[in-house]
Amino acid sequence: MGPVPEQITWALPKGRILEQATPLLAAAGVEIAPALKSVGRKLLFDLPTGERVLLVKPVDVPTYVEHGIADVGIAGLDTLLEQGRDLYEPVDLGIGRCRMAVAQPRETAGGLRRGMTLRVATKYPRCALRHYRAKGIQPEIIPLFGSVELGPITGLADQIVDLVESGETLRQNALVEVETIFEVSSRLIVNAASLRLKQPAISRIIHGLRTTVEERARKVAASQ
Ligand SMILES: Nc1ncnc2c1ncn2[C@@H]1O[C@H](COP(=O)(O)OP(=O)(O)OP(=O)(O)O)[C@@H](O)[C@H]1O
Ligand SMILES: O=P(O)(O)OC[C@H]1O[C@H](OP(=O)(O)OP(=O)(O)O)[C@H](O)[C@@H]1O
Repeated sequence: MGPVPEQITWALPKGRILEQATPLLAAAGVEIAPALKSVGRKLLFDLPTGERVLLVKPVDVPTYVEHGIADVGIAGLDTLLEQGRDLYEPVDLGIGRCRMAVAQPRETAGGLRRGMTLRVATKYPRCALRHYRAKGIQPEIIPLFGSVELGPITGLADQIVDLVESGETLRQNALVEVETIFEVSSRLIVNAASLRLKQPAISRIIHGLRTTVEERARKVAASQ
């Protein structure tokens, strides 16, 4: 009998991260572009090289990996810090770069309502609470699922805690960034049991992606 096959299942985030991850994965030997082209609305498919791919909402990637449905996945540090799951994060992929920041309306940048509870709209209640509590502030968190920038414009909230990349969304909605909380990039995440049980295959993935990311960083440094 030959060796037991080690099929690797990936949980990949649909959307902007997948676009940036596709060339990175290809350079590390996981070619998903042809399969993606013909996938249509299918959410699960096998690659010719044997790996299985699950396409999920970015926020759901850690769930699939923590439960061992997927062995490996790609998730933003924002999502990982918000969810606080039991996962390995062996490679910073350097994609999906943005920052978690506090912002508020331009006209209140000088000061907020004194003596009132600070109202904070966010998709990241845990990250936001940690940030304010560390400063001794106990805010009212108003959870939203998107278009968070509308919060202060409409009077729903005084501040927001959200991702900022170019700053364009803030600018177009008359908000200013008042504090950066942490820098965000996407990480390779690995299920704890898979790391032991499928060690050779997972090591190859980690090594392949590390090498690719390091090469990219060297090229960027050389071109500057
Ligand atoms: N403007 C941005 N620039 C760079 N990276 C971003 C930006 N916004 C989000 N990200 C990163 O991409 C990940 C996924 O964000 P995205 O907005 O695509 O997800 P989403 O809003 O949950 O998607 P959808 O609701 O459309 O399924 C985030 O967790 C974050 O790490
Ligand atoms: O600084 P910028 O380059 O403008 O990028 C920041 C915006 O990108 C993300 O929103 P997304 O496009 O994912 O929409 P969402 O609000 O529905 O999550 C984020 O929530 C900000 O709104």
